[in-house]
Amino acid sequence: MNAVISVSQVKKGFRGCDALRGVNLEVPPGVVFALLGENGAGKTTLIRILTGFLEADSGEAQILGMDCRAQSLEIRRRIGYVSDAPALYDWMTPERIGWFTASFYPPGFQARYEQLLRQFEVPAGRKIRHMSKGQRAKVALALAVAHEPDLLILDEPTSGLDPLVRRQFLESMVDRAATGRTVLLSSHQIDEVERVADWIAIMRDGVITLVEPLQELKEATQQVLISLTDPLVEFPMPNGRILNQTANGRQRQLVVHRLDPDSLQVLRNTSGVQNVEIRTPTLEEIFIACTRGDSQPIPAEASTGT
Ligand SMILES: Nc1ncnc2c1ncn2[C@@H]1O[C@H](COP(=O)(O)OP(=O)(O)OP(=O)(O)O)[C@@H](O)[C@H]1O
Repeated sequence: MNAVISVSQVKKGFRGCDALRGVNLEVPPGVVFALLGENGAGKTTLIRILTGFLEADSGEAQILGMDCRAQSLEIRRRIGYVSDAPALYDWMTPERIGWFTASFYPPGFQARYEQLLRQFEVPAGRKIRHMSKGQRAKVALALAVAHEPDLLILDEPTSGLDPLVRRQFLESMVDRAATGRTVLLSSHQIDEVERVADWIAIMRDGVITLVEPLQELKEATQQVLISLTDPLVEFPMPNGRILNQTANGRQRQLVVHRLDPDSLQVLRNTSGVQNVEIRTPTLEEIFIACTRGDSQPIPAEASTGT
């Protein structure tokens, strides 16, 4: 199946800052794909390159088979995008904005937009400047999806929204993925991502350090709790990708992706190793291990979602 988003070795620097240091990413169709990362990891920069608002210094980025640099206008017609701070003309009413925006899209836009406003219970005749943050976010979402895009890109869509509005947003995303459309969602909200995402990519310091279907990621990642007889005991590291390791006296804690069971047995039989326990980490613990630990960027050929 063709990837909806395909990014290869994308780099972007600003003065004194390497925001993206070689991003590789493939997003398959029909999924809710979450891009997670701490502040400054590079999520917005990547999204701005995908949507044609920024040019990469090097590398290739494609959406729906089109080049993000050369075909950005066509891409913007085909996708929906809600930024972390949607810009709406605040002297207009949602009704007026819908009428104005409809002129850029094929027939049918306005009817679908008005139907979405009713569904979101937005007061369509009130000026944007008199609306709450949640109401504005709903207008931005209705504008972004009324042309029925194949790909919807949302940058921190629920920050600052109340739980009810957040739930409406999230449910509408899952509904979209269920109809074969794709949603790329950037977020810090691990709990809500865990409820809606099919795929997870974790970004750190301008690179993707982990990308996998959420369910597989949870099944393939384990916490190894090791008790030693003495803090100075040396032991063989189990095989697998060590995402993070911490030490506290005689205790060691590892977060390991694709842990090899044979090497765990070797660890258990090592003299000075008193006890080895295995736990399943939460997504939040995996995220923290990836963003605070010493996990390295994944190789390009492994960062594929197709
Ligand atoms: N226009 C710019 N000029 C200079 N530096 C920038 C610019 N835009 C982004 N950066 C820097 O690039 C890095 C990545 O920023 P980016 O906004 O992509 O991160 P993010 O993951 O979206 O963060 P957040 O979750 O806080 O929104 C940061 O160090 C940021 O300061």
